[in-house]
Amino acid sequence: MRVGWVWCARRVVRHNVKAPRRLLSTAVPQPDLLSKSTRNIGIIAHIDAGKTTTTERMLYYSGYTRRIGDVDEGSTVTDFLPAERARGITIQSAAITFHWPPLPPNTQSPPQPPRLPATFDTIARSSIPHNVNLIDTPGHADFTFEVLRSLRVLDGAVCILDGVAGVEAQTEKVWTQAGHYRIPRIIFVNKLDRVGAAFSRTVKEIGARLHAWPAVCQIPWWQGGNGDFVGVGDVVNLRGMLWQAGGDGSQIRAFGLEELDKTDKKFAEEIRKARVALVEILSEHDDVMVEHFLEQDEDHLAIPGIQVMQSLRRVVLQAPQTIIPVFAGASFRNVGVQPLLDAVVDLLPSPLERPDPEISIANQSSTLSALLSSAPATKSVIKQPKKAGHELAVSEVKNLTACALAFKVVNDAKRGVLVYVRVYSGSIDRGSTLYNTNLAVAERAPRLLKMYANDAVEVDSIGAGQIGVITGLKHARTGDTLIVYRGLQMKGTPAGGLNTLQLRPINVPPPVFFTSIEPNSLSEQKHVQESLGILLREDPSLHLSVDEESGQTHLAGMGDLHLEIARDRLLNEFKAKARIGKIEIGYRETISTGTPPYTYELDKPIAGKQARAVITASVEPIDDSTVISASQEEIEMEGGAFESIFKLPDNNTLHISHPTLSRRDSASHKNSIPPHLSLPGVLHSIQAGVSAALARGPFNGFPVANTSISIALDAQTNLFPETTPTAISQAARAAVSHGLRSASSTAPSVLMEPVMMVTIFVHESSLGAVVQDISSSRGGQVLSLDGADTPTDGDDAPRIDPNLIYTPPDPFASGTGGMHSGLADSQRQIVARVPLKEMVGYLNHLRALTGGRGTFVMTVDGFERMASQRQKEVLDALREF
Ligand SMILES: Nc1nc2c(ncn2[C@@H]2O[C@H](COP(=O)(O)OP(=O)(O)OP(=O)(O)O)[C@@H](O)[C@H]2O)c(=O)[nH]1
Repeated sequence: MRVGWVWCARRVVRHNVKAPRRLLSTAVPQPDLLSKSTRNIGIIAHIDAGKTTTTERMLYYSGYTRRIGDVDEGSTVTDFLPAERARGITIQSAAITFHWPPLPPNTQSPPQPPRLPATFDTIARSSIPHNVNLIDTPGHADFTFEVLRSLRVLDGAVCILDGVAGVEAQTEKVWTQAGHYRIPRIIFVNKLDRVGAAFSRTVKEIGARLHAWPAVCQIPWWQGGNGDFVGVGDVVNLRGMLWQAGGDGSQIRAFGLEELDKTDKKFAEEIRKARVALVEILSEHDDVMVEHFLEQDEDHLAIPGIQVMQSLRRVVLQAPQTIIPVFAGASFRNVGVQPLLDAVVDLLPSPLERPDPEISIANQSSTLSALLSSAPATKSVIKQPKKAGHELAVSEVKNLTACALAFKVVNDAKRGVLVYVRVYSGSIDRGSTLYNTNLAVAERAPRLLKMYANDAVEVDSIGAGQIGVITGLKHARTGDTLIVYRGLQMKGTPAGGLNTLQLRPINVPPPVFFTSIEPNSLSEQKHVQESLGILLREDPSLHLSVDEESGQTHLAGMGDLHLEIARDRLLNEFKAKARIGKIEIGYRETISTGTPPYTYELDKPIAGKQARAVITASVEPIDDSTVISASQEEIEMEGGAFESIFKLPDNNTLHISHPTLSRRDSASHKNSIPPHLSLPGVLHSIQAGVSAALARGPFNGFPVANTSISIALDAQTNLFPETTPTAISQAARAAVSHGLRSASSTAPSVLMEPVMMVTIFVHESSLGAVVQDISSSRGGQVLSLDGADTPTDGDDAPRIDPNLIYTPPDPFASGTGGMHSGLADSQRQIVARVPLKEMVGYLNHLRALTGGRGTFVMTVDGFERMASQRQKEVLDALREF
């Protein structure tokens, strides 16, 4: 008997539905209804696990595309940058909206939010069309920052594993990061069609390396038990699902267990075994499942599928998440994607089910709801002596009508700069004035769009819980918080501390590679600068500095591939005509002695006008442990004097004492500061000048690190009617550069090199060779040598014995899923600190040492002073170019 699969039939016809524009709503949505039926999800994984391939199938089955894009042919929808298509990898995460299950073909445009039942006790969520906002994230380690940025706006994630490679290093890293954001996750084991695919081994690795209990919801269906991969066993609904071979994946046949008993008894038995294991693991973490189990006289198979699905949903939403539902498939062969989409809707949370977003406001941390309900449960994040009050004027909160995070900026050839936002409260309407709390500027939102990869539809508003795009913004950058404040004028500032409101701020890691960029001619300079400006708005992990002496612009980034892509885009996409240097390691230099205060007096024409400013500065080395938590803070010193402290990159700090001027009381500045200047403006100019001086140290021209700069600002004697912001900056730069030079000539400066925290995964048999290579040839320091089952991401991660995890047999692996089969037991993890210089090109070397099996991930652990012999070697090598 052929068992029909109701939704399958709908999906089969879905790809005939016309263009996605019809799917879009321009009606004002009912926020709660829309939020309930929305899923903001991301796809995370190791490079090449099949994220883009899976996404393409999702778009196809949801009716968004008429043909399936192919990564290898460069015809995918989501990897739409030329650099991405050329390399077959995802660089920028693309945000796309689609509906799942698809809207019926005759849906009138615009569709209304669906009528949702009061409970889902009798029907599955996936039987009602949902609005899925999908964020595709990059897998390469150089783009980790991009992943982090995406994670902040996700409500749930699908983690794709390569069924041959198993759990890979980058998966583990992104998994842990997603865990820090408490993002509920499900797993899709992909590529099960490939020779060497091992579902069982991969499931055991999930337990051992991702420190969560895998709940096997599907088992692979190998034809005849050990032939081709043809479908899956659905453990929740107790059926086999067979995909038509060679088709587009829309033809699926479902077989009940009784029918399977006749045709493939072993497979039917394995589905039963898997169901027992699933109910057992759920019962351990969900009391309601225990009740169902008892109601059904302890018959694991008698529990209805819908109750199993609901139990899975409850455990997925538990924080921390200790149970991970696991699904199976081969996207490239079009097998398994539709049930995965059902799982996204059935198991992952809506925006309304997520924890309240974290915010910081006036240097205090809180949550958005706490702020909106005017009862901020704040806790101080800064431990300073007597802090000038930034008390939040709660009464102003009622004027806050929307709060959103710009999580991605993209320069689109046709539509200009697109700013992707996630709205957290209220709604952004077309024409709203947005206040950017990171840049302290207001700008209007002229157009709002919903994105369908490289297709877009205009909408009137973007409501809470939704993801959308604003075009026409001139300033907003990736990571900026945008608020709508009732009554705000374009030149105004929101009152009551709201101008400091920031959603989930993240730290940008220090760049460790750099390259020089020089326009081919003077006439090219403007275009090169503008193009770099866009790159920086898109990607805050790129840094730009100008070397005043050589006139060269330096572009710094997180890795060599990161800079290589930036370079390609500059030359090919923006058509910038510039010479781009070699990609080099970004060393730092630091002073080893302090200097007394030095006064620089600037008195010369600037841009044809006489300008004057006086700055007194001293410099002093600081050690790594001196960390200031605030990026900018004003402190009231003993005796009522004021000091502003700025935390600058590379562990530098700037202290500006301005004894008589408080930033809170600008009215009293009238008599001390020339009327065309303001204290915030003067402080900003000093900071800009100091940063320019620190960008190029006196020793070898590298940026200066671990240095404290002190400046005494006496408004009466330092500022004049002819003082301009540029004059202040130039004077500050000259005073600090002098200080650095004199410190460096008194006691020699020292070079600092980036040191990486490297985690290497190898088979036990290669452990010795890899450890020997790291500690002897590369000068690394091995910190730990653990078995793979030792949790690395905190004490609350459970230690899981792979022997207790249920897995179906792997037909091609020895031991076929037995307790000690596969890689999980013999994987070893090496954690070491290694200078970045020694890690350049390491992957190839590791592959050679491990027969191609070893993988590694690394993050910057800090900059370390170099011993004199090593410093000499590095400097000699640098001079050779
Ligand atoms: N045999 C087989 N190959 C697959 C499958 N899924 C993906 N691939 C191939 O694996 C390679 C990588 O796939 P992608 O979809 O680009 O992987 P990705 O995870 O998006 O990679 P990045 O964007 O670089 O992070 C491509 O050559 C795909 O054709 C599968 O199910 N079976």
